[in-house]
Amino acid sequence: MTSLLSTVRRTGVTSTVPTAPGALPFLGHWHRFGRAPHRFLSTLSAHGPVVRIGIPGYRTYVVTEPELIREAFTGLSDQGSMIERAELLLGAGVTVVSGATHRRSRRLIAPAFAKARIAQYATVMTALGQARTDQWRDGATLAVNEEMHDLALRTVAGALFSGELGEVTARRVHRLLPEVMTLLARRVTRPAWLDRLPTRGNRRFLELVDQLKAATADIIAAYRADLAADPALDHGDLLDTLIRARDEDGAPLTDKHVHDELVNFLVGGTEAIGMTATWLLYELARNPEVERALHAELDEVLGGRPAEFTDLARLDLTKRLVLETLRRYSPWLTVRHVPAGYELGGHALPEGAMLFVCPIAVHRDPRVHADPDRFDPDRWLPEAMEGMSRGAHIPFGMGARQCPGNVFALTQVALQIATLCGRWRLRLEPGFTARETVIGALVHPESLPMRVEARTSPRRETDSGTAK
Ligand code: HEM
Repeated sequence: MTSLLSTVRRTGVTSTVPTAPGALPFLGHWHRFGRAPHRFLSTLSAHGPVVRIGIPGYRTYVVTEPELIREAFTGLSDQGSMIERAELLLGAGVTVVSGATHRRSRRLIAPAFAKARIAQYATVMTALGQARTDQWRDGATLAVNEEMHDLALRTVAGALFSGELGEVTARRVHRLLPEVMTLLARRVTRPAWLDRLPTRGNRRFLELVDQLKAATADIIAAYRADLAADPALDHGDLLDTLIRARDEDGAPLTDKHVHDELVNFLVGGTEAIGMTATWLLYELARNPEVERALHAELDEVLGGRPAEFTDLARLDLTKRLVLETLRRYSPWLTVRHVPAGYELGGHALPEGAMLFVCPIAVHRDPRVHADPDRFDPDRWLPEAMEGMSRGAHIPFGMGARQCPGNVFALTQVALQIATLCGRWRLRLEPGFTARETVIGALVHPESLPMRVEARTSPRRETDSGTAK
């Protein structure tokens, strides 16, 4: 049995990092971490602000206390070996690179997420949210997790590439991405030597990566040709911004770099947006008072029409609902690499170790958020947030690696939820409770069947005499 306390030396003093109980010889905590990592990581704050856990092949510490989380996120920026193992798919994209190369990549992609650009992507978000509301039928039962995943993928792909060729590319990517992401999640959390075996899963992964490259190659070539023919032509999408990006010396991104960043956005964005919308609809159905308040806001602001970018300023409750959903159902893991001589909370941590922060564990910790199981958007009213540590709400991480797609994601979920809920109400079967399961970096419901019911908004009734 691993000893309960692992001792580390601090300059001059000796301080101890507690080790989580229940480690097994050789396996460490893998038997608990591998099965339900967010549940295991949620138990750790009881053992201290920094806790050591045993994962074969890695030296791992978990930070559980918001102020130390803030300190770790703002002081450290590299992610280390776990993410480097995703390089086959993510290439030299912003998620994988480190140090000065990472800072350069962040500068190059920043214009793609500027406010004016988000306002342009919002037209795609609104249009696809509206198209989805048109497809739904009163009384139908939907697999809401699949619906929201599909909508998210189409929307992120639609914001990346526009036009006819964009649609073809989005369809190709749409076919490939779910499988490639499932295989990726499996690869990075198992021992590295398994990646090199000629198994069916490994071969399939490489095939899918090649197909993704082929899908983006055609569209990148077409955009370059457009830009050469007419430098003023603006497709108004993310790909256009990447093609135009220039570094300090005026050099553009290579085709490979553009491809890598596109894949990073698709992988980083799609699943998380889809899951946020999924869980939001689930929580609305379980909290009728919150749902009523949302309907009142939507009827007042939208009166039955789809939500547009300029409506966001008045969709205050909708935005708070997104924040509250991101508290309850955020990603379960962010990672930082420990450099030489690093100290945190009075502990000297060994160089090369991995520092885990589990956002969902922090968000569900009663020491951090009172009554954490209550779904309460009022937590995000300005007066309720006074004095809250910045490390207490970290669905997008923080510091140099903070998610660059955060405003994009908040905009998309708010606009599409407002559009869907303006017109439809989703009902759970009586007594149904979603069972959480971890896939990749997120917590998914094992299944989420919900029944669609048409709503009647007061203004629609007045305008047309009948409800749609
Ligand atoms: C609800 C939706 C989303 C959530 C919860 C989310 C969450 C996160 C988190 C936790 C990180 C790691 C941050 C850290 O380590 O400090 C991250 C990084 C990243 N996200 Fe997101 N994300 C979302 C949407 C998006 C979207 C829409 C895009 C792009 C279109 C995107 C692109 C990325 C990229 C490229 C990174 C890597 C950044 C870096 O390493 O510098 N994400 N995201």
